[in-house]
Amino acid sequence: MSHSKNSNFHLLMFPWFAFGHMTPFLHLSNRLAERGYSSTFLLPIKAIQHLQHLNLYPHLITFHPLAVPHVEGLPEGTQTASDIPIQFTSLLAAAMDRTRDQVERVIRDTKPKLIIYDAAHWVPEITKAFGIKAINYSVVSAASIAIVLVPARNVPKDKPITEAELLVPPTGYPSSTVVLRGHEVRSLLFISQPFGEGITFYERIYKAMKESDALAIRTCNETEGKFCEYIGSQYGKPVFLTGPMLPEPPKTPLEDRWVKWLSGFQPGSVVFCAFGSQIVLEKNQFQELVLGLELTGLPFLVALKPPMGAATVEEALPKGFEARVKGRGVVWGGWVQQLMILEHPSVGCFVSHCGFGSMWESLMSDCRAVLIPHLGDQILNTRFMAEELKVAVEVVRDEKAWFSKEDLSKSIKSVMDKGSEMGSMLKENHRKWREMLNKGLMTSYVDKFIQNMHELVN
Ligand SMILES: O=c1ccn([C@@H]2O[C@H](COP(=O)(O)OP(=O)(O)O[C@H]3OC[C@@H](O)[C@H](O)[C@H]3O)[C@@H](O)[C@H]2O)c(=O)[nH]1
Repeated sequence: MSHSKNSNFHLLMFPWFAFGHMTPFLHLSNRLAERGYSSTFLLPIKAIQHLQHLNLYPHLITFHPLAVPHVEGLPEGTQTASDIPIQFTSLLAAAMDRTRDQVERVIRDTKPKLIIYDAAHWVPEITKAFGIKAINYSVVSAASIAIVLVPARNVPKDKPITEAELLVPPTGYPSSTVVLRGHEVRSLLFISQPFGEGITFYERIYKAMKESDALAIRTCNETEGKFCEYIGSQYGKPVFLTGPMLPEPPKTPLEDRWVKWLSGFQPGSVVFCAFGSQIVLEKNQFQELVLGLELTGLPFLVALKPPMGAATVEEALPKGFEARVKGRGVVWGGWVQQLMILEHPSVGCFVSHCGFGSMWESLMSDCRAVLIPHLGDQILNTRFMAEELKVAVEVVRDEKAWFSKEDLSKSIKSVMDKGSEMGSMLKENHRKWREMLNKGLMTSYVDKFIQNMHELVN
């Protein structure tokens, strides 16, 4: 499709003020710009400088700065979720709500054909008045929406939801395995807590979805079709899928130090472990993790933040550990290029927390997957990978959420040992999924999404 053909179709993008939301919205803008669609992208002023380099079509994607108003109690200068500890997020939502006048002005000035938004539940009130369509775009897995954010969930209006209530999936929920068990539901209690002034998280997202003209989800039919169907039927809305909206692979090559280190090992023999951008382990669990890797006898590279109370990873390592694993194990306290490491021929196993990004990177890679999830959506992603797709193993945790070095080592060995039945089964399933979820399929999702947008506005 040529640029000129789509130049009348202007979009407005308005993601929640957190990088985990702004970034996939921007990937979507990029994919649409690739086909000639222009967009105005609403962002807190400070976020613009961080995202500029990800705007691949600056002549078509215009960043529009929003001044984030100060809300009492919110630390001075807060603009995005990464500026604040999690307990302040409700105040940031209140601040987002107070940008409504600015958003309305942009709509009046730019006259978009449609708006793609997520957490600002009041967007449809504006779009209805202007006769513009609004698509609510969820950037987390469909399963994590389907289990908590549907009308059948019946969140009590006048009191907080309980763990017992959360343990029961909503009526009609389409899976008996992609569920939270026991203490795991605690990470969902937040849904009935305030998220903005006078509104809970559940009420906000429910309204944002219910009042939209269509729902969009960052997933594929092949993997999460039944969850998407369920969400659509719960809300009585069309559901458009964008595919996982992964970033373009970076053009910078893997750092030399890792190229050198990794090339000292046999193909497929190294275990790589990383837990995303947020997780900080308790010190004793951090030690158990590295000891578990030591126990496997395999070469390993761990990239984790220093655990709680430690300034560096080195000071938190168990006694004698460094000397014992010298030459075959590295624990690194900084950022590494995960995608490139997963692609390195020496790397054969990925131990991850199964955050949304890591889940897809793991699925698309050739590495065996061992999963240790920490929070709600990571746990659901893990169950999905281990029990629905059957491409990964989940490390056992006890009732106190503790995993032992023995169990970790056992899980890694069960997928890495040559001749392991479990390993061969997962490998074969993984191969099938990797082949199916290819680049062509991802492109077809963008094409279909564009068709859906056109049908919606016509
Ligand atoms: O050292 C690192 C660590 C991570 N990464 C990259 O950082 C990204 C991490 O994203 P993930 O979605 O996996 O994990 P995060 O924990 O950062 O995400 C957060 O948002 C997505 C949710 O599913 C998670 O629950 C939440 O924690 C991946 O693309 C990964 O390749 C690195 O490149 N290097």
